[in-house]
Amino acid sequence: MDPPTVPPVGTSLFWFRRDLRLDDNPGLAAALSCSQTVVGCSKAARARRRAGSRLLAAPARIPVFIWSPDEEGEFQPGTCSRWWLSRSLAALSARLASLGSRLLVRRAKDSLSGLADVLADTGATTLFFNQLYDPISLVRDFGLKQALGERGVACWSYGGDVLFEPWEVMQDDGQPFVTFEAFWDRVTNLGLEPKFPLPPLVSMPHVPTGLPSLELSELALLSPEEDATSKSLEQKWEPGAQPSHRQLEKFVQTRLSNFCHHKAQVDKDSTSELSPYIHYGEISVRYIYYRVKQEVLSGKCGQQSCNDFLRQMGYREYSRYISFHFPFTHERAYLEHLQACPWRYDKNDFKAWRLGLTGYPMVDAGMRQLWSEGWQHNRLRVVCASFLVKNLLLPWQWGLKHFWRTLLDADLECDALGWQYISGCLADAHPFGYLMELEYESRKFDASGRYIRRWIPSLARLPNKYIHCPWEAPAAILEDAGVELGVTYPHRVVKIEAVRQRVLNACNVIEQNQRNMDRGPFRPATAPVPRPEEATTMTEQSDRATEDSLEDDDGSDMDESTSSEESGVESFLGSRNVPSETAARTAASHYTAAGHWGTSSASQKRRQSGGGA
Ligand SMILES: Cc1cc2nc3c(=O)[nH]c(=O)nc-3n(C[C@H](O)[C@H](O)[C@H](O)COP(=O)(O)OP(=O)(O)OC[C@H]3O[C@@H](n4cnc5c(N)ncnc54)[C@H](O)[C@@H]3O)c2cc1C
Repeated sequence: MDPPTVPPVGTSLFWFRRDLRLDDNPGLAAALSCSQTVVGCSKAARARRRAGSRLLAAPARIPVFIWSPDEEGEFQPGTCSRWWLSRSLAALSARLASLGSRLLVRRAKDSLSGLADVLADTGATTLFFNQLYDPISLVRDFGLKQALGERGVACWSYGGDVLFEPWEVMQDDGQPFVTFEAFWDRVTNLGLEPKFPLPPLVSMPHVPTGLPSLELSELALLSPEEDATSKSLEQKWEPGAQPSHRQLEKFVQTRLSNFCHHKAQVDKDSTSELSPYIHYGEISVRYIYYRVKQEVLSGKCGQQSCNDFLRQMGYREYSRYISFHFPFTHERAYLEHLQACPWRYDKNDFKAWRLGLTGYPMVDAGMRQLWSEGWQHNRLRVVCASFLVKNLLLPWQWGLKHFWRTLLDADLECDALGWQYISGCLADAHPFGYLMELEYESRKFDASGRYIRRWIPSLARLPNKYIHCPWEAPAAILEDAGVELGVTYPHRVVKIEAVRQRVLNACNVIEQNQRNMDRGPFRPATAPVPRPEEATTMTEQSDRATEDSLEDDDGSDMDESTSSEESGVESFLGSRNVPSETAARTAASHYTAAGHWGTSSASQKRRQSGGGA
């Protein structure tokens, strides 16, 4: 992807978000590479520059981080995620200092007011940042670009979070793909490689010392109690860009070549464990892509393992894609008829699941690890999520929220994709009636019972034959193992016969709702917007986006938001304050419209030739 050519600018800010790295950071690189000559611009910008010149002797490049959790609405990061962020910011700040720069840190009600303060303090006239694709960020960034544009601040955003932008991989008819296979097939046959990573930075411009900034400790990312109880995370994890590269190397050297055989094993270190690093952007996905490919080219890793690993990365890519084109999937089923599911809303069962007290060892071990370490292997996420949705018939949104609050790598797009798949809500998911064989999964992926023994010590003395199903163990064996069901380990919250009946009933209700309707998706994708002929000013772009939003809002189904499913979730989890789907679609169409805000030359050519991706 060719970055847009930025006209010469005076003092500029680079806004760090989920891209806490200096290497292969396109937005940062653009901020550093554009010339510092001051050119003619609006009256407001000239006034801003004059104010800044009182503070700064020369135009500067200022890295800034704004902590404004309130604007994330109900998706404020949980304790483990904030623990990671606090350590990652410390690492970033130290790295910037070692290269001659300084991270300006602010706390604010929202990003706009935080940035406005820094802009006022520095007289900066330009803001650079990398794009995010979850609906909350889409709406915020769109509003922010408009508001700052009106104040004469130019905003430039770049694609630094994905291999290809979501609007670059489209079907021939211009609509987004709705199955992973078709999406990934197109990505791998685009005839284009992702852009090669940018070279590492060796120095950064000086940031004047007089500019006010909070100490990282003053941000209070964690309360003292949270900080104290998160100490154990330090034993396993080391956040930061440099550790992320070490982790990648460790994976490439020791696990990658066997990835195709071992990736689903939960009782050993089988996967990369890179997800928290990737979530906070400490390592670039393009760098990972090329590093893994290099192993194949050098003959150190087979093609199958490489393909399998990149496919996992492809799921992450797809999560951004789905979130961008269908910006409601963190809340509602993609296949609309699934919204008719007669959920049970049983808080006691939800509690048993959260605490790892369901009586199913694999599920309980997984949930205890999640609570303790903020981490689970993908297979365990699948097993635990499936148990909540199918066995307990509890709404998947409850599970999504719990994962969001507890995971170290909590990532709204990946979380939503995972839960939509498990719940049969996607076009290529198993149908809702599909039930996972829990005992079979447990024996297959934790054959020795090592994982269960680690997380449920009270079952440790059970022989392998019964560790996956203690309810089948004869009384004498339970006694020998010191297990007293209902006392040292719970009875099953629900038996499999009851589960089958529940799921069957639910399928009947869902099917009735589906009758006489074509198969989904029933919501339109992001409307394709013609690319403007040439780059436009900030205000012109805002105007166009507003018009687009009116066209986009067909007034049909966008606002019919209250299903039985949602009202149940709301009553349990409190009111929603996430942006509306319409607002997210407007913001998304703005990206597709704004050709020079990250649209690649390749996709431009494709669009000009009238073809799909
Ligand atoms: C219900 C559910 C919820 C999930 N929630 C999250 C979440 O909040 N954050 C998160 O990062 N992942 C989530 N995942 C995806 C996946 O479980 C994790 O990314 C993976 O377990 C991380 O381990 P790893 O880094 O060792 O993965 P590896 O297998 O080494 O894969 C490498 C990278 O590919 C990406 N990836 C792998 N599998 C998936 C997948 N199924 N979906 C999307 N991306 C994937 C991740 O960035 C991962 O770091 C969820 C999956 C499910 C089923």
